Amino acid sequence: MAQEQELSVVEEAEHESKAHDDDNAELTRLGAEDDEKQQEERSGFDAIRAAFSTVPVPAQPLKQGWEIPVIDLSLLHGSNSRRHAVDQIAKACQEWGFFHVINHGIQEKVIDDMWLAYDVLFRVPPHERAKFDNGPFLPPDIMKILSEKLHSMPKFGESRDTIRFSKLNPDDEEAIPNTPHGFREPAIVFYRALRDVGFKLLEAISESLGMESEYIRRATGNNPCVNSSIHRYLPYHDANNTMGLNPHQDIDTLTLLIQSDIAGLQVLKEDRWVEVRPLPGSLVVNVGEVIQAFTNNKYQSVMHRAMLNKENLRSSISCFLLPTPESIIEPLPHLVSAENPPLRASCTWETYYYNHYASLLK
Ligand SMILES: O=C(O)CCC(=O)C(=O)O
Ligand SMILES: [Fe+2]
Repeated sequence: MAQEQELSVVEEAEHESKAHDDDNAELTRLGAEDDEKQQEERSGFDAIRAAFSTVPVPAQPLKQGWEIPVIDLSLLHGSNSRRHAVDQIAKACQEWGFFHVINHGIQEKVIDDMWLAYDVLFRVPPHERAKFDNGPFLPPDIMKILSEKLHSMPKFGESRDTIRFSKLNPDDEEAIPNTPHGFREPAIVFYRALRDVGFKLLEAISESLGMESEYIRRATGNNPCVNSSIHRYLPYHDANNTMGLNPHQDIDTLTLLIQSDIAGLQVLKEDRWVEVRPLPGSLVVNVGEVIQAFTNNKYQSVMHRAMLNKENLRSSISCFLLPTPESIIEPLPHLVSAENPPLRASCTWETYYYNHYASLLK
């Protein structure tokens, strides 16, 4: 059934791409321009990622036998078990900044359909894909400075193919592209489901901080929009020494990630890299800088990276929950004191976001 569905979607995409043959010359030219622009935007983003790697990164071998915690999300639904789950989440946020979530309630089919839709999307001609990909996360002036600086920066290997969405609102159905045909439906269902799990986690995290469960959602403007990165890491002969995604911390509120069954994601713990083993059916969740700022560093936005695999393509879909631009990013009053002063000045998310990237370009 899944295969049939894939075939019909692929046929649709092929049919659509054949329909373009008539205007071939013009489209090829436009496609090449789109492609070039996209490449420039992508390598721009990669340059930013590379700037992260100027943070000293330990070169020690992988730490064996350590695993990020696994949280059973169904425990949040029981009145007796909720407190226990909230405590587990608090411990995971404090000690790892990363955890698996199981029994999250998202049906397997919702995730399978999204993978299929992205399989198709990665195969459509560049001009179609350019329409879909609504660009980098960067503020426009940062993008401009970056493309100027890029010329003097080293070139990075093409080890990864990434599609990005920014400010995707799964409730604004018409705004979600439907090219290739059939993309919109699974995307709406998938991103709503992921966002809702994210919201449940934000509620639990708020409670773990002694606040009412709505606290973080309200403080981030109840933002319905998410950003998303869909990565395909290509197999590479020298995989052990090549990164698909440089070490970085996520700047958002909370990240939810689905990875294929090939390992590659690693997180930093006590100066050692620890592999996040694929756990079938799990979501990988990590604390973003916004929660780190709200908690005055009690909860950590932890450095992570993605390695390549020698034989296999690895894929991941990240969904980033974000504050609205006017949300104030500052520590909770009860988490600061004379002994524990605020670690950063309070500002809006818009300013935080801008300064974050601007500082990397200095
Ligand atoms: O591909 C992965 O496992 C990690 C992706 C990631 O960290 C990101 O997109 O920010
Ligand atoms: Fe990340």
